[in-house]
Amino acid sequence: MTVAAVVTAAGYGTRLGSTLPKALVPVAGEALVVHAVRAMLRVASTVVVTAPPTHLDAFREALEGLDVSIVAGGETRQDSVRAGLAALSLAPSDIVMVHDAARAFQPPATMSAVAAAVEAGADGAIPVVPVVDTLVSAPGPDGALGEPVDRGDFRIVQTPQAFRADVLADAHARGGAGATDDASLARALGYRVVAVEGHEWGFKVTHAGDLALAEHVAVEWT
Ligand SMILES: Nc1ccn([C@@H]2O[C@H](COP(=O)(O)OP(=O)(O)OP(=O)(O)O)[C@@H](O)[C@H]2O)c(=O)n1
Ligand SMILES: C[C@](O)(CO)[C@H](O)COP(=O)(O)O
Repeated sequence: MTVAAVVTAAGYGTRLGSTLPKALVPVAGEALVVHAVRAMLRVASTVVVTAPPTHLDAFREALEGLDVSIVAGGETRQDSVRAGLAALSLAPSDIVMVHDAARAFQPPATMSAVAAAVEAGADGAIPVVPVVDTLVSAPGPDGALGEPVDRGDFRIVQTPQAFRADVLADAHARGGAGATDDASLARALGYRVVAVEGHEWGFKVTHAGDLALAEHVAVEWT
């Protein structure tokens, strides 16, 4: 089984509020993208990283010594995934994963699990975790509390998301704009995307407070 990966790292992380692009922000002494790529190289034989066009040299420096290609990402995550896919040479039946550098501490076991689900016959596979909080619908304009929603009906989506290469290429060729992840594109076209168990360490560094958790997890992570 050939497994390749695109690690998306071309976002600037506006919600994080750092002067550096988010993937270059150090956690436990190394950039987030380095943690993410090192884990991915345990599972994928070819890895392409999308970087902000303004910071290609900084990414080359950060990733020096790791066996990856670096390409300029696009305006949106979808554009970046397409740029990463264009840099890979894939057979239709190969497996390709798309992973956020911002989810730098997703354990390799989760990566292997999504790849294995595709190898077993799914068109795509993504890690999900249960919702741990009580949920309600958004309040109305008057601020009145929305209806309670059964949290058991929902899951939180993580990465890496794995696909047969022809499926992901088709999803990005024909999929609409606005999807926040690759699975939504594939599913909208009728492909069978399955859910596998994600991991709490697969959380996304989005806001500044997430960095404290990342520092903690980085110490535990092996
Ligand atoms: N044009 C983009 C936008 C995002 N990403 C990557 O997609 C992942 C998930 O995106 P998100 O966490 O939403 O990152 P940002 O877009 O950087 O964050 P923000 O929305 O706060 O600016 C990140 O690893 C990010 O680097 C990308 O490769 N190209
Ligand atoms: C693919 C993804 O990680 C799904 O959670 C995606 O990057 C999410 O981006 P978001 O818009 O910040 O949820």
